[in-house]
Amino acid sequence: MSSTGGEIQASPYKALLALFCLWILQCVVKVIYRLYFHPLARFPGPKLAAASFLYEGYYDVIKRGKYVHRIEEMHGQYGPIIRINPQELHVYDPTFYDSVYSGSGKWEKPSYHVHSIDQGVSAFGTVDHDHHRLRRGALNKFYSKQKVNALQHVIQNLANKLCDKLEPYCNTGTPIDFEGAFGDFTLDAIAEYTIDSNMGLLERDGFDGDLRKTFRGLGEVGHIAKIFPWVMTFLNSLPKWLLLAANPNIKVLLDWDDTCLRIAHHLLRTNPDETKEHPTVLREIIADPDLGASEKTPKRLMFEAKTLLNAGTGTVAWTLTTAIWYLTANPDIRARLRAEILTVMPDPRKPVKFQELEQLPYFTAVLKESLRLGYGATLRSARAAPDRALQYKDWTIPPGTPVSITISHMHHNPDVFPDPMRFNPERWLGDPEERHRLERSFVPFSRGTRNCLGSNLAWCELYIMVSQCVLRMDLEPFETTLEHVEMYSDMIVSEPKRWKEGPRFLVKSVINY
Ligand code: HEM
Repeated sequence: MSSTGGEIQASPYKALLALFCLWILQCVVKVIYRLYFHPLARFPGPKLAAASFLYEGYYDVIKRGKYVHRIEEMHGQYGPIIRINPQELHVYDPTFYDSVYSGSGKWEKPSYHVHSIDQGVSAFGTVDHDHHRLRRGALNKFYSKQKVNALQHVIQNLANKLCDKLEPYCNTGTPIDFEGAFGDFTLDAIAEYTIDSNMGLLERDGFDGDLRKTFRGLGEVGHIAKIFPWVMTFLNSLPKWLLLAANPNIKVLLDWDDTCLRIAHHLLRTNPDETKEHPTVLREIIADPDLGASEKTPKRLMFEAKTLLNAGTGTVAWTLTTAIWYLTANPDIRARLRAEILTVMPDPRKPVKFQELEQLPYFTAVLKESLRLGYGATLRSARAAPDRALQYKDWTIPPGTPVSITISHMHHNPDVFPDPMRFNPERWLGDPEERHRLERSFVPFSRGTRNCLGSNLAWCELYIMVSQCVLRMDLEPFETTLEHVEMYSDMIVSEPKRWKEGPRFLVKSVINY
């Protein structure tokens, strides 16, 4: 009797054990295939990286965003082209950048890259080349230089508002979290510009670093989801209250969902003529004859808007914070910049158009150094040519293989940028041939079909905000060092070693005109 009961009880365990053994066998077969029979098997690199995504996961999840540094070490060991995970090749060679991040031919993004950040509904998250071109086409018009020029008063008003809010802190000894302050400015700007909705962050009291935590939190989830793609689907299926209980820092993002969805529903119900005076990117999409009905659902509009808010906030805020750190740490650079800006804008209360500011060579050089060492986005983003092989030196890269070149590797390359970690605007003031040589390796906005949509807007925000800060006040770092600014980890955005405290500054004096 008891032995029969034992057999009955043992059978589910046996079934589980059999399933487990099958799973192990399947893993072993997969690893053997990846190491010896996969089209990338002949490419150099550590066997562990070729065998499993867990290798990348160890550096990015356990060691927090350090694969970017490990990849650089691996290049030192294995050469300029290496296999960095079972599916992807990485190249350390600036001369190959334009062959991968190119504007001609079809280019796709690997799904494990985009789905770690996006559900594949926005232009940014679209894997397929043709589908991306369609979605991107509807957005391009809105972020053209012409459009940014026409709407720059929006940016100017918000930059003034931020400086007006900062001035009363003069000589109070209150340290200000500038990444938080610039995050309020950039989010208000992108929201007003993109969805014509006033987030009103600059109107609330104080400045806090919520957005810093939010974006770094996104980086954490993104790294996990790259290794375990089901994590994103699982998280998206959870109710909002549970997500908030697990991570209160993402409240901002969840609020964006609600706001963007509400605006999408409203615009879909509104007569287009009513919004003519206040064009928004969602209205452009709704009115675009090339996009079918499935591209204009409230959910897709919400995702597109949310991605734009996401992409346009932390990137610019961090570049501005980087600029302010290097300017306060180098008073000579700041003094020279201030003198140059005063030649075209003697009174910051009477701002000039940013087209005049971008003609200033030293100002442009300062911003280029801020972008070179701030990156805006540090994520490694691969491209795959679905329909043709690529050739790198003697290596033929099979069609459909994701290939990446990391922006920070390009910007730190000592052959192009000697003493690369030094903030040195002078390097951009050489003869045209030298400048051209540097430009070729300067890729903060990436290049090609999937380059940054918002680069014109970003430049406009950088010129306007930095000119206002430099002309209107003297700032001093507060318990802030290079360790609060310099890239230490890749959390999709740059993360310094001491990121939790954030770079803080005191307003030492307000300059009157
Ligand atoms: C300093 C500021 C910024 C930097 C350094 C930056 C950098 C980048 C980079 C490197 C990419 C390529 C990402 C990839 O390869 O997957 C990108 C894409 C993108 N950026 Fe920016 N960005 C900045 C500001 C903005 C702003 C203000 C917007 C607002 C519209 C924006 C919107 C986007 C979008 C929508 C994409 C995806 C484009 C596509 O896949 O077609 N960015 N950005």
